[in-house]
Amino acid sequence: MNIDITDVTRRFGRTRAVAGVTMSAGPGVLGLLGPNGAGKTSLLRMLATVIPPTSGRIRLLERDPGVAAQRRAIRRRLGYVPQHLGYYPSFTVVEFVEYFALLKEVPAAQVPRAVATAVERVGLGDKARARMRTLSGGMLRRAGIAQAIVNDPELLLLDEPTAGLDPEQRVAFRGLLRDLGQTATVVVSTHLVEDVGAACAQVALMDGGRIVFHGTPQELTARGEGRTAAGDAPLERGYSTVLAEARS
Ligand SMILES: Nc1ncnc2c1ncn2[C@@H]1O[C@H](COP(=O)(O)OP(=O)(O)OP(=O)(O)O)[C@@H](O)[C@H]1O
Repeated sequence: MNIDITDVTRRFGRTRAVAGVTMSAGPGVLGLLGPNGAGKTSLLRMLATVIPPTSGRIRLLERDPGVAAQRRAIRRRLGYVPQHLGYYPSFTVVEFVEYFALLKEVPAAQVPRAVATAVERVGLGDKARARMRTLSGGMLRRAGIAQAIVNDPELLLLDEPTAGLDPEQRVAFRGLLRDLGQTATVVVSTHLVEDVGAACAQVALMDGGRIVFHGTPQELTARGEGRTAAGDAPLERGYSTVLAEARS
């Protein structure tokens, strides 16, 4: 299993952002849904080895991220798109993606090709030489996705990657997700149920730091059938039903 976590918690002072999560995931796309503050970002940051858990056991790509040498091996094979992307405004798109390729220790001889492929895959080929400060919000999102996939990651974590993308780009991006999910474990947090329906084989729903549902999108939809739960789409009604039951 590429992700194997047991009873993981993460506290920030008195807040328990993640409250005892156990889950495992192999290759494929897993959608992570949940209301604001549910703990999605905190969980993704632990899976990205950005923050350690307060307690519990995390194994990623059959390694222990708590051990420095193993953490480094995980990071070489990991891609992460954080919610807020930091970048040097004067870097070009190519320089930005190249910088991450070097951080991830992609062999120097492979870097130019890996960068060009990643930039093309997110549809930024015609902006490759543009400076980051001149990109639109949606283009910046795509540059963020390019840096995450430049090392052909086996574990790819994306925090609301479709926020700010126009409909055409969202459709293209879901295709890319399905593609990547053929070989990699992809976890994508999103507020858009269309992303889940179109791109994810599995969906986990978080609330109050816990996973209150884990199954297929069809199973989540089925939970809302015949219910009066709020939602315009069948999947949204499943989502609302599960949340209402978890809170009752
Ligand atoms: N660095 C931090 N310091 C203090 N509290 C934090 C920190 N990060 C997250 N929290 C708290 O932990 C809880 C979970 O936050 P998190 O960002 O993980 O949720 P989320 O599901 O990603 O939300 P959203 O959908 O709004 O992005 C919230 O109560 C939040 O205020």
